[in-house]
Amino acid sequence: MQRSSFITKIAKRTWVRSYSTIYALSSAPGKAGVAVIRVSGPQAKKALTETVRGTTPLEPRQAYFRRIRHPVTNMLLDRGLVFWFPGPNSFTGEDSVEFHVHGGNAVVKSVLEALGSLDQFRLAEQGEFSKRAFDNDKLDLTEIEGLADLLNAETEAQRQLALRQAEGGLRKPYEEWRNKIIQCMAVTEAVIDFGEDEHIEDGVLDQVLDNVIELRDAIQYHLNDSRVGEIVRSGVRVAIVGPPNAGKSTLLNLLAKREAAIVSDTPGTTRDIVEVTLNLGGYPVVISDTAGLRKSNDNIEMEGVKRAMSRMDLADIKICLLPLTQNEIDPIVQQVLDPDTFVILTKQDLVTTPNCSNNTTTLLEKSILDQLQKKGVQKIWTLSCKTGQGVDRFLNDMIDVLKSTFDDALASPALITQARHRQHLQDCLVGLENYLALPQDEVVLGAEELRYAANALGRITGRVDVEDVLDVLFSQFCIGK
Ligand SMILES: Nc1nc2c(ncn2[C@@H]2O[C@H](COP(=O)(O)OP(=O)(O)OP(=O)(O)O)[C@@H](O)[C@H]2O)c(=O)[nH]1
Ligand SMILES: [Mg+2]
Repeated sequence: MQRSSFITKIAKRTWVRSYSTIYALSSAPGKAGVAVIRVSGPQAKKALTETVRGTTPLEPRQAYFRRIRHPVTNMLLDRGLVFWFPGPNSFTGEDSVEFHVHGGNAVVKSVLEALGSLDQFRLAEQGEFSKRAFDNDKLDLTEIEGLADLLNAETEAQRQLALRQAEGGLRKPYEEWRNKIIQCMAVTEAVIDFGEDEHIEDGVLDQVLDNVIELRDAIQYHLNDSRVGEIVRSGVRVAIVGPPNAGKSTLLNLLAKREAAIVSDTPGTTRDIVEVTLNLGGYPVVISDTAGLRKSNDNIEMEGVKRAMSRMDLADIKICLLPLTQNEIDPIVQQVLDPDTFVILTKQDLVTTPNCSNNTTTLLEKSILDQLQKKGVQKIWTLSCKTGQGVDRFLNDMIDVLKSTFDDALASPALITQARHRQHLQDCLVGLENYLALPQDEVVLGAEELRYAANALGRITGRVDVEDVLDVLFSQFCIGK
């Protein structure tokens, strides 16, 4: 550890010890069956002894049903469960207490007020319990990020991903890699200090070289993950594109089950991006409806087309909607078709009439299919948003696509979930590659490159100074977590 950061850590620890005792409602605010109030800090035990008086000492981590009284007035506030978690075996690593009381607003308010009357007790700030857990080395930065993601998880895939990270899925490999780099650094430093000495075994630098190659390969493999973790964390981005009046906004509304976008039979209705988040088979999907693609003299409409194009470039999946009522695909729409495009042939109800020969359908469809084939498009569905025909089949196929794309990758214990991780891993690789590019006798420069690589990994887990990340991270938490 660098000296300055070591001193910062010592200062931080001293500050940690002189913390005041914090308390907060940890369950969601509002009426509920049960409310959980948490207390953490050096005086936490007082929260018990002053409010739950005259009882035998409470065993750690056991639930006790007790009367809870105001420490000053002795007024009965509620009856509920109390828990005592002596540090360091608590979430924050400090002495902690929990009250599980009736979840009425007045009950919660009275208990919080009672705690506030105790000397050196104060209401917790946003994310302060988690920050204390981090300061006391109970959790590293990736675990805290996992915890924040777990609180925000909306779908099954997000829950699984976040839980694995909160349980150390990323911390373990990153710490292991960092320790290996530090070991290599130690050997290199020893060669710098005692290079001429007979105590240094021959071939130690060869061993370092082998280790660095192994580490570089492992990190490269880890980075080569098609961004599965990041995509699942923030949602699979799907863009719906196509000619004006194709029914793009109608499809979006159908999937969202609400009138998210304006629908009209005037071509060029949608100008801006309309975004809707869905849960498809446990996967979070962010679907964007876009302006119809066509050439126009209207500047506002052309701006819409520009936005549609750039949204399409950012998308993980591009869906092009083509109405079966037109047998020519406009050249501007043709441009966006490629073998990865999902194509929906829509308005099927307008070209198929019951008890009628469907030759017309076949001819229209055939003409479009020929044009799609030329573009190498393979995934094609036919449906009607008006009758709903074909919509379920399309949705089930989409879920299958998501499962086959992400399920295997998601089973991996360690997946990068944030751009921050990727950036630091790439920095680490630069250090390792630079080390490998040096002549073996350049030990001083080599040690410097290894230090750079180790620090890059340390920044992911928070083992080196990351104050800038901390403020952003803890502000995502609610008060009481
Ligand atoms: N019959 C029939 N009409 C449809 C279908 N889907 C959409 N429509 C109608 O087609 C018209 C255009 O629909 P929109 O959803 O606004 O089309 P859009 O692609 O968003 O159009 P722009 O925003 O102008 O690019 C509306 O009158 C819809 O009711 C369908 O499957 N069958
Ligand atoms: Mg529209």
